[in-house]
Amino acid sequence: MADIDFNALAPEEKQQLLALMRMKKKAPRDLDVQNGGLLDLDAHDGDLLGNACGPAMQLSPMGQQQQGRQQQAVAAQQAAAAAPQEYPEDPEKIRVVVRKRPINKKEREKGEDDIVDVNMERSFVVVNETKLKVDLTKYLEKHQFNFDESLDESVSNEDVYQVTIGPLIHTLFKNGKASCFAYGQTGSGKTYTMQPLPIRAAADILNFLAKPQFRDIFLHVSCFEIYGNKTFDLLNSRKRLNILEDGKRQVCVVGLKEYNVEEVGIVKQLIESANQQRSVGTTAANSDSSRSHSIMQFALKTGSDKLVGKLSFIDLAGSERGADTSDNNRQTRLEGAEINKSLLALKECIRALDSDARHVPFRGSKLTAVLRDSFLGDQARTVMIANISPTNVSVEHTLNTLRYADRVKELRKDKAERAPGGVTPGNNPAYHAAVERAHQPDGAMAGAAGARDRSPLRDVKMNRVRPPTPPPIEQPQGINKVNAAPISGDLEYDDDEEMSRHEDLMDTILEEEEQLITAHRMQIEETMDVVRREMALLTEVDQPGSMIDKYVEKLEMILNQKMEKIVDLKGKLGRFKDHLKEEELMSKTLGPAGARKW
Ligand SMILES: Nc1ncnc2c1ncn2[C@@H]1O[C@H](COP(=O)(O)OP(=O)(O)OP(=O)(O)O)[C@@H](O)[C@H]1O
Repeated sequence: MADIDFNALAPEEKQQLLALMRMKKKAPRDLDVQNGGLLDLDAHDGDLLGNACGPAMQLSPMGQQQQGRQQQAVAAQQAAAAAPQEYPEDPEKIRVVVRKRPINKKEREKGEDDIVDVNMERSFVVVNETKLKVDLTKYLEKHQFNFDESLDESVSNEDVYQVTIGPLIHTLFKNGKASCFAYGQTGSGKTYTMQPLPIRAAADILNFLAKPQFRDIFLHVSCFEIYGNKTFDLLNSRKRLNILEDGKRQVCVVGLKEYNVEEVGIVKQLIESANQQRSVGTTAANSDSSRSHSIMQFALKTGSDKLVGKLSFIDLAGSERGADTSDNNRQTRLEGAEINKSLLALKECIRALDSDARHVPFRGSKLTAVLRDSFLGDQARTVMIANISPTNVSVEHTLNTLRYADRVKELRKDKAERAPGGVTPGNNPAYHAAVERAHQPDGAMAGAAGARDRSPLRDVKMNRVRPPTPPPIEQPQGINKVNAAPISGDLEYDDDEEMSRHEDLMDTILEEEEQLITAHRMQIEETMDVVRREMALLTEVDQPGSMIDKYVEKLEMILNQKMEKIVDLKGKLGRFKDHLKEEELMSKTLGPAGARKW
């Protein structure tokens, strides 16, 4: 059988091929939508493909498959139908999946070690952290975390789709709102994981839309970015967008451009052009790291523009970026504060999905405000993909990510917790005993439950100030922590109050910045109106027989009005400047030691 050039295939054909390979349970691990590659198919493969696809997809050598769109759609439908997709009817409200990326060549060359073990079958992750005792001898501390799915480095993007978005597609057709977040430190694989998902989801959605009962439903795609506290349209030349709340407290992203999409290939193109527009900031730590949240939204709408369902893909800013609040550059500090705030608010909003929380902090950040409707209602579903790097160098961030993800699901009411050691829940006393044991070793869980909530960053940083703890006796090789949430209640802060004042000040500054810019914009609009009135006044006064008293009276009114506006804007500017100065001083007194505890 021939070699097939995967890259030369149309997107639908790629999906079709992957679906068929999966059906054969022979999915090539290293082949996915993003990477492409050459696929070697044997005669038996050809038979299978031929049987499943019918005449619409005949395998031909490299890139000669140019069927009509209709034929491709038919073939894609058949292929998707043939693929094993036994999704639950009512998928869980919150699903937390962890994905470890493979160690790369550079890391190997630098002698870094892979310290993360993933047990996919029993869905837990163990991080092997090397620590130092007081006498400077090394010991190993193992941290175990259980999730809904734990995926190791061999897992393909298609597999990720099957355990994350795949099960949610049909809920979209029942007024469902689903959102999928990629969380993790810079370079942990968020974008690698997130980008193929919309392409794959579009293939499934378009298959649904091809059915007669969904003929009146259309797929609309939009993409925007939240950078600092500003929002930009990534599919409309980075146009600045305003986020407004209407009378019904519905948050709208005003002016966001939407594309009506009928082909999977178009989604791919949209992703590519959004990528080009996406802002990347530079920090001392990483020169090309993303410091913005990017959100791609699929809206299913009827011909009369009624929303049927919504699916959002959110590639979050690097989670460690919140630590930029200790950076030397003020702008970087402010952006860091906004990232921190949004990640905290996000965690709370997701947790509220499954609890009876009365107050959901949507307004806590721009990110959660724009996603508000995706968190509301019985049909709201959320998937959090926690991406982790494998090496010892990233251990703090990896633990940080796993703790964050752990807390996202911690409060779930229906938590069908998998017991450590693979014991299943239910009436099994061994399960309860195991959970009990898991929560006991060092009081970590108890401490976390009552702890004041903090930024994920701070959890990691806080661990740094802990004095080295000797290893537990008789536990050098065993797992000594299970879902070990950070110890919070037992840490001593000498300047905790100051940290919290700094946090509040950052919040105030972010709000004031927004108010100042809005007020400035409004003032310009009003000034233009005033200029028009002044021009009219001048024209009037130039007329023969004009009344100079009237002119003087009107001019005085206009000038007073102008002055009032300027004084008001200057007041806002003054307060903002004062707060910036105050923050600058505070950040210096906190210094690196203070910042470490953030
Ligand atoms: N599962 C994986 N398999 C193979 N390569 C991967 C995997 N995950 C990530 N990578 C590679 O690791 C690198 C970093 O991944 P990626 O850019 O997705 O990280 P990120 O978390 O999005 O970082 P940033 O926050 O800077 O955007 C990339 O070169 C990517 O191709």
